[in-house]
Amino acid sequence: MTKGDSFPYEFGGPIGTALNIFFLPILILCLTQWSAVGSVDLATLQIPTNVDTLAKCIVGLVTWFLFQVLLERMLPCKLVQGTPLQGVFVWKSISTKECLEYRINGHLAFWVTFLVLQTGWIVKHEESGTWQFTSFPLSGLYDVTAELAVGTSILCFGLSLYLYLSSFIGNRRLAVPGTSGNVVYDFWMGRELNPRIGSFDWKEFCELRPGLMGWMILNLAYCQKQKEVQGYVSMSMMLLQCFQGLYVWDALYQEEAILTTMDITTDGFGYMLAFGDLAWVPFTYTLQARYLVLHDPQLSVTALTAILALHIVGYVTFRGANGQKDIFRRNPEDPAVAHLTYLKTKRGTKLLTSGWWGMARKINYTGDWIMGLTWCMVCGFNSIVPYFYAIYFLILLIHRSIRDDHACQEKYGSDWDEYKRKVPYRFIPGLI
Ligand SMILES: NC(=O)C1=CN([C@@H]2O[C@H](COP(=O)(O)OP(=O)(O)OC[C@H]3O[C@@H](n4cnc5c(N)ncnc54)[C@H](OP(=O)(O)O)[C@@H]3O)[C@@H](O)[C@H]2O)C=CC1
Ligand SMILES: CC(C)=CCC[C@@H](C)[C@H]1CC=C2C3=C(CC[C@@]21C)[C@@]1(C)CC[C@H](O)C(C)(C)[C@@H]1CC3
Repeated sequence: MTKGDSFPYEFGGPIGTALNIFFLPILILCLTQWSAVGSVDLATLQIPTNVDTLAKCIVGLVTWFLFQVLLERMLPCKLVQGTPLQGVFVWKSISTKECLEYRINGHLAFWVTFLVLQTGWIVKHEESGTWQFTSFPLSGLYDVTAELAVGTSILCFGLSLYLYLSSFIGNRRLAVPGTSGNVVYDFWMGRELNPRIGSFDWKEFCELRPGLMGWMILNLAYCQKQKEVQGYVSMSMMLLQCFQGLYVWDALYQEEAILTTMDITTDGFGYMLAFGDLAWVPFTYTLQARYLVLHDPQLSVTALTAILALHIVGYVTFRGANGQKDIFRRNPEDPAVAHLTYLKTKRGTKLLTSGWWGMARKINYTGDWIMGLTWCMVCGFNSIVPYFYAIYFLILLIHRSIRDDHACQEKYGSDWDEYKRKVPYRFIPGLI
């Protein structure tokens, strides 16, 4: 951007982002209630008013967050360099090719969390008077989901405020999209690129741990609840647990791959990502499991097999494409990618033009969306509510692909035009 150009606002600019900040928490509240009843009904919307329950939920949420921080700090880790940083400094508008170091132990944290959930806590058995391990009564989370969602939204607002204000202290590296000068817009986009306390990286931590694992825990809670209410766990619920469990596990197993995503390299850490990671993901990505607690679509084995097959297509595409880029960017001579063709850009980086990335420029998004669609399909076709994810995710991915296309056009100039000539399709080879 040159002096005199107006700021390239996204998300509807200051007004659009103000509306998002206000309405997204309300939308979460609506969705948690609609998914329980299985229909869209504004009239029955209830705002949690029990302050005592809300306070207990906030204490529980903070404990959960701190438990994940403890795991991140204490568990053995691999130290990995991120990509060369973009962004600008507060006091000098130059960007150096510095890289940050990340503590990679998310996969271990995942299994430790799972083990702790299974083992539970030690409680005194009332009749025998002995101390025994008792697993956590997760199903209770079903009844307080609305309070948890409100509590999380309050905490996210507080965290974003802290991140916004602290970005003015000292010589911080700012994310270009969050430096418009408009308070509301920058609060949403995030001013600082990689806010840290010592080696603790807020953005990388929040993107992968409390929210993603919180999603898994809410899913397990809803599964337990279904067993209590219906007396059995439905085939749809089992398949959904496997699909989404795999997605969460995959993200943590491939933790290093997150370092090359737009969120880490380009966007600041503000309300959009703090709320997105910590509130939006656990409370809206669990809508299908919440719906299934009281609704069993009783899909036939043929239908479930077809959904499973479609899910495999989605997963292979998503993992194949993301993995191929990750390996190639780390070591282009790796035997797994050495045969692939690429375009060498004037910037020095290489863009793959064959393999998964030769089929379509955002084939990884296509695979991800197909998976998301199968999560909705296991809920049958009686209600639109579980399909919220497929609709929202389609909008998010189209918008995200446009943002990334603009960013790459800026970064690569004529090389990007050449790349687009070589790989003309965006999502579906031969079609769009
Ligand atoms: N479940 C969810 O809610 C969400 C999931 N996702 C998923 O996250 C994953 C990562 O997404 P995201 O970070 O948006 O995008 P990408 O992983 O597609 O990363 C985009 C960047 O990759 C580089 N790149 C683009 N084309 C090529 C190429 N041909 N060869 C090599 N490098 C290339 C460019 O960066 P450069 O060249 O500068 O390195 C570009 O900016 C996706 O699978 C997406 O589906 C994303 C959002 C939400
Ligand atoms: C409505 C709103 C505030 C949206 C904000 C968007 C965020 C919810 C998403 C932006 C990018 C994300 C990614 C994942 C989760 C959703 C958010 C935070 C991700 C961690 C999911 C797991 C994947 O394997 C992933 C690691 C590739 C992915 C990265 C991007």
